[in-house]
Amino acid sequence: MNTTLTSVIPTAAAFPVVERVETLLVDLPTIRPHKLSVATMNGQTLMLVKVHCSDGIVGIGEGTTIGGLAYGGESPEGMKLAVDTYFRPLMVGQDATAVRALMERIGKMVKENRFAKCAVETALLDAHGKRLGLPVSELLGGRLRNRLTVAWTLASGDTARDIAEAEKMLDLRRHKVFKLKIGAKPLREDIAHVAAIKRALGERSSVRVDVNMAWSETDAAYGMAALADAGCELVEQPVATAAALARLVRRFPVALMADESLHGPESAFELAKVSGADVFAVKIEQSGGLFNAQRVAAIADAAGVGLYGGTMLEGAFGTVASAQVFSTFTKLQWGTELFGPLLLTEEILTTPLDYSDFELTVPSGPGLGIELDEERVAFFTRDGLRKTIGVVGQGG
Ligand SMILES: O=C(O)C[C@H]1C=CC(=O)O1
Ligand SMILES: [Mn+2]
Repeated sequence: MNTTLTSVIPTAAAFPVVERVETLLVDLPTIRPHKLSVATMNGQTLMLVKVHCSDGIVGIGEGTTIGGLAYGGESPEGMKLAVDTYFRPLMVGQDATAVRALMERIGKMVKENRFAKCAVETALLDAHGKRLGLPVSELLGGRLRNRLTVAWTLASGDTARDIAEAEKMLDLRRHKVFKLKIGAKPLREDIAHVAAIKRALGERSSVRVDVNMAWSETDAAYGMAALADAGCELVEQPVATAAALARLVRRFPVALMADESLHGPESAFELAKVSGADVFAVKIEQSGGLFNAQRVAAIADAAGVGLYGGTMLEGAFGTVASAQVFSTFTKLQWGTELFGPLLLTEEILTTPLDYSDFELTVPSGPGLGIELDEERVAFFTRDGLRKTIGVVGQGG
């Protein structure tokens, strides 16, 4: 037994300590296939982390990715393994109120694993906010807004279906900004798809595209000019490298946004140095946590780069953690795309999030300000109740 560790867990400790770290994989179906150039998703897997503290408080965080390992180096299963095997021993017995210090401790021993770090940091901040009776945004310096505009992604793979979906979202007053996933089909077909959707929606909507790095630089030069003509107002990560982004930016009358090129503050700084984008899509997982997402935003601001609140198609916990951070950004010129929970068929909160009038309300209760519906989650937990009663799993 590790005496150093046990010696800091006396019952009368001056501060609450982390007692237990629990992880679970929750497999949820999507409302329709979600088609990106890198993968088609029929479901999403949430890796939930619960941090149990000695004062009885439990904080919850979430890690997700897109299409298993198709989008990046971390999968939900890999995150669970990393937290169970490598994070947990570094956390148990440590002061649960010193979130930054504990994340520094983890950072010394865990080099990469930005998504897993984000999940754990979220759980620690949720717990600490609950302890202090403050929303996570207040632990991050305080919010500047309570509501965030939310874009919707049209990614059914079918133009008519996408238009019908957009019309429905407009009628419901849920979204009026649409991001179209392109890059899987031939270039001209993709341009025709975007132009048809913009024609149908007209000035009622803002139409943007995400190519998820699928184009060559030559494709992108043609594509960005054609997209600008079609009335598209933003092109997200058409090519893979920062150098290629820098060669494309401001050559066409359409804004260029970086997503996959951003892996936290250092990459944000490098990209800002070469003026590689007009806008940064800030994601808490890609950034390596909530504090790092704020650093990315600060770099963008200082460099005159616009800000957009991105998503890794997180469920409610990752989405609200993102919302808490984005609410603190000085500027958020391009809004957010925090629609992840709406892409899933199942509600996992006791009280659903408020999506109304094209915006999401940032919860204002202590911590993340949301509560997990434990019964629902037990049903969808991998190898849990659903498997016991023989329902087929969906996976990411
Ligand atoms: O931005 C991405 O690449 C990932 C994600 C965000 C919205 C969506 O539909 O996919
Ligand atoms: Mn993207």
